Amino acid sequence: MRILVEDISLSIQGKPILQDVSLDIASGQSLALIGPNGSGKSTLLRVMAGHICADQGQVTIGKDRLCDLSPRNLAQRLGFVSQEAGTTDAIAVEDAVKLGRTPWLSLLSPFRGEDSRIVETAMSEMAISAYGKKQFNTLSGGEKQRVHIARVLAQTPQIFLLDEPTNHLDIRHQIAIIDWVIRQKSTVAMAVHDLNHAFACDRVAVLHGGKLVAFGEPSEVLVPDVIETVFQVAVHPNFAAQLNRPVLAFSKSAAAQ
Ligand SMILES: Nc1ncnc2c1ncn2[C@@H]1O[C@H](COP(=O)(O)OP(=O)(O)OP(=O)(O)O)[C@@H](O)[C@H]1O
Repeated sequence: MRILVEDISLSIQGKPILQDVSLDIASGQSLALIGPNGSGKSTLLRVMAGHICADQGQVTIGKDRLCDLSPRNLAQRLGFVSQEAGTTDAIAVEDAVKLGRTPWLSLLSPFRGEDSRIVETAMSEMAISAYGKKQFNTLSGGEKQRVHIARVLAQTPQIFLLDEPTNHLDIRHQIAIIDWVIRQKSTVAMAVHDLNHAFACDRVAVLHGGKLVAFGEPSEVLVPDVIETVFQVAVHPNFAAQLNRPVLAFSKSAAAQ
């Protein structure tokens, strides 16, 4: 499902946070959203998820404007893993993942075998099947992160919005998430800090001071000129034959020394 972001602007307490941001993510494409701390990545994802309203502009999901969709309808189409996702409630892991099915359930359509199968698949995909009976609040940060992603997988949306999904994860699980993004047939937009992970996506968008300063294929955007200007570091690309793409290393910018 396509997600179209048109001319989004948002100020908070008089401070511009997003300024005229437009993005077009085709159905089935993946987008990496990168930018320095405070550049507006989480805010943009929250606007795209309908969690906060922009002052100007609109977001269209498929053929419908976000603001025309009911919360239930929106949750059937779009799943969001936010950075602050969390609960201190005593809840078993499998029950937390089952919550992902909520938008599809009703009195006439209770939790069925098919829902159980979807929940099991989501837990298996995030390698948390062994923790099903454990209490969520006893898990490590990385395990909790995988439960949040499994809950959104169980939601079976056509659009996934993920705010730093590799946060807290060890390198094996980071690679597993990136591999999952590559295999997705759904549309994915994810904020990432590891610029090497951004190479896995079809498109990369760069936010700087709330403005979109670059948008295109990874090979066009993840280049020293762009990254050095935006992040104020020196970039050293090395071609990794095994990955068939550059791997970026970084050092302090000469200008900052
Ligand atoms: N509720 C709020 N009230 C005031 N300022 C806010 C609020 N939410 C976000 N901001 C400000 O908006 C700017 C963008 O924040 P945002 O969290 O979107 O950035 P980010 O690119 O996701 O940052 P990070 O990489 O550190 O996660 C920051 O300056 C932040 O302080």
